[in-house]
Amino acid sequence: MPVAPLSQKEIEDRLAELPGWSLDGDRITRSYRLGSHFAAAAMVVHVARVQEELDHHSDLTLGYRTVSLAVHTHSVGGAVTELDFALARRVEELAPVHGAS
Ligand SMILES: C[C@H](O)[C@H](O)[C@H]1CNC2=NC(N)=NC(=O)C2=N1
Repeated sequence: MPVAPLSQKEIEDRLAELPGWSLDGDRITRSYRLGSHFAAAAMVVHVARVQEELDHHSDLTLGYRTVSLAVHTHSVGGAVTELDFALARRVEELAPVHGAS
């Protein structure tokens, strides 16, 4: 998979397909709300498993009933790349399993 930094336009085009995700500085981010703290913790474990599978890792924050992600690509100096969007899409797929919105 390519790891070139994406242009602003490329980032905006991809964000348009990912409701809830936005660009915050040099990272793409999203926060999810869940029904309980335990449900949020379970989602964190699920995301961590996917991150290990992809070998791509967000800053992943567990709140009381929230899970927040911020991701960029260290190996290209912290720019946003296709790898960040691949992770975001995988998280979007698993979020409904946890009742996250
Ligand atoms: C050696 C390993 O492939 C790298 O350290 C991976 C691990 N996870 C990573 N995660 C993120 N977000 N960016 C990276 O550049 C990155 N690199």
